[in-house]
Amino acid sequence: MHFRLFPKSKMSGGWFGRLLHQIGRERVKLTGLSVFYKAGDNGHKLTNMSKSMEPSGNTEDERCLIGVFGDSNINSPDSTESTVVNRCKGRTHYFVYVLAFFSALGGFLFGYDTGVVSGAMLLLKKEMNLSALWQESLVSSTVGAAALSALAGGYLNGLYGRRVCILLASFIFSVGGLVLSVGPNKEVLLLGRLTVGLGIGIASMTVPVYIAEVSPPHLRGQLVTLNTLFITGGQFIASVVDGAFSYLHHDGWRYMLGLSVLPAVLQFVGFLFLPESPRWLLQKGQDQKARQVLSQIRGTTHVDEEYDAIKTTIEEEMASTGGGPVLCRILSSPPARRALIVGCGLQMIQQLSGINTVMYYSATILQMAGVRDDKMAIWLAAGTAGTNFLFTLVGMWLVERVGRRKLTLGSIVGTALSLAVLAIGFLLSAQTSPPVTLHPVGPVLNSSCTQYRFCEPCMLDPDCGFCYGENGTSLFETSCVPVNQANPEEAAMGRCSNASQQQNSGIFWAYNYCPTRYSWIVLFGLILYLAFFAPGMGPMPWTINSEIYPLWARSTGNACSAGVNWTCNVLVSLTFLHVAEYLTYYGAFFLYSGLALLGLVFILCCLPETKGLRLEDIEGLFATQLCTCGDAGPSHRHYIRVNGGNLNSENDEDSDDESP
Ligand SMILES: O[C@H]1[C@H](O)[C@@H](O)[C@H](O)[C@@H](O)[C@H]1O
Repeated sequence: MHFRLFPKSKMSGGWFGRLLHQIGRERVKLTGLSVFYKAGDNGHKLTNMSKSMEPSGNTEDERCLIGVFGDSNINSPDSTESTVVNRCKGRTHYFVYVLAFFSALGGFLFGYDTGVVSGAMLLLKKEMNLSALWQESLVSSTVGAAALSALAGGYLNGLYGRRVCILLASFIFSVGGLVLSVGPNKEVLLLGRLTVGLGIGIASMTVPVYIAEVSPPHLRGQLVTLNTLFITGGQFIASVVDGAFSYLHHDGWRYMLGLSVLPAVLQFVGFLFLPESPRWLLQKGQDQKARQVLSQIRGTTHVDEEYDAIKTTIEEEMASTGGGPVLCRILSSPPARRALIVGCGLQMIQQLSGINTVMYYSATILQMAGVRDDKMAIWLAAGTAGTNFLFTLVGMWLVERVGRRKLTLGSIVGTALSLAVLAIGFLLSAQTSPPVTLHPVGPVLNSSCTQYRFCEPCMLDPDCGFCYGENGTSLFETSCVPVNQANPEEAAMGRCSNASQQQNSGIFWAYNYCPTRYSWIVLFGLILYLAFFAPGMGPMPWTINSEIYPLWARSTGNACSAGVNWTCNVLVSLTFLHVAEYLTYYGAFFLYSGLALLGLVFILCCLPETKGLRLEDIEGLFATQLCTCGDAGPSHRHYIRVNGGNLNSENDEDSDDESP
């Protein structure tokens, strides 16, 4: 809840106001950042204010009220509850939704381009005869390029602004999509995938920042989460497109990869007409333009208070932060450093809790559950992506209701538990792993595969697969044989060496799974995982990162945390199969579950609540040490902004107590 304690005229006039103002300034000098006033839970500091002004419940209007109190003048005649709420509603001008939609197309492209490649690869590898190395390069080049360009995006954002970066990203997406759709050979395709990766990196760090900077406080969480909704939506549409074009054996992949040009061009054209972030404009001294844009976005010319608050913060920041590279300044400023630790930590936890292996592995999990038809598996994988999308929608609904902290905490607890369920499913499957009953001999079979006595170690060896006959629920004539390196869907020789014949003969080839009666536990774990991960751990790291840095550190902070996200993404996806080889699948999922539990401790200790606060006010949440274990619960704190400086009652108990 925000209140301006005194109108500006009083602040500059009375001795008490001058004193407060001075204390605020001193604090700014001391901490390098604004300091906050924290009112008691019962609001006793606010006794001279109308009780009706204190939001007590959880309705839409009250949440809105909290956001707008931040810049309302309680002594002004128009500060009654209804006026403020109306103002709040009036401020949610439709234009901000237009901005959020066009920006979030960047998220859609991020999701589409990372999601579409698996389906495209099924066709590509046959048509271009791709080796395993080429397949891996085409998939991971994009994620690697995204990691690098996310880091570079911080510099570009600071220098050229959010709008130019979004235009650049959509231009790069369009070029990349075109190259991919006409690529005559694998080298050109690699170039296309790298290009698309550059676009993804820039978009992934810029879009959340832009949306956060143009949104009013009461809608910011929802609108930034819209970006992750578009990411998961992009992944879902990509899997549907994969399914639809998988029937087109010749050139189907060109449509899959090339279709991304459409949203990219739409975003590029849209952003030619959309404005720059008013906060960035103010930072660059383009005051007139900033005011004009702010009015345009809010749909009113009454933007003085918001404009003043942003400007004051920027002036304070300029006075209190020194020169030198921004990253060095972040590292030497304790509050900004703490924000960076929280931001990067969240992104790391998101990836280390295994979302992309679960998504990537979903097709195999479904095969384990008895789905053997390839086409069916593709459509069911689309179902997994759809579930991820639907539960992100739940997150968007919850974010302004329960707040970021509770949502993230609930999500990580559920994520850790469902990873444990997945692990238990794999453990039971491993313990009841079917034995190998046939041990064929021959020159090609002179490999390590023939030594395995059970399916489990056979399946974990990347060179081998399990060939078996099935009669109802019982297995017969089971063998462990080498895989056809050019096509893992069949064995190098013997009964399972012809993929098309297998289906009708009752003989099955399991390359990366073992037939098991416990597949339902794994399937249940997968759905549970998505239901818990998608509303919180999926979107919150992006949303929270867009809010926690002061303006001077926002581009660099987001670039670093997005870089951490992409680097951990590459790390987890590249190591998953090796981890599974050494620890087995259940070991790998127990490991991810353990990492998620560590993440829970980190979040519990370090993540403050940012719901409803203005961006300019959030930096104060990091003014004190991290790991205070939610000290007094951030949700109970009320911050009061005093003439651009923010006072914290914890250290200032008697300075401005307004109670009689
Ligand atoms: O927030 C997103 C989302 O959860 C996606 O499904 C996932 O693939 C990304 O890696 C993640 O950053």
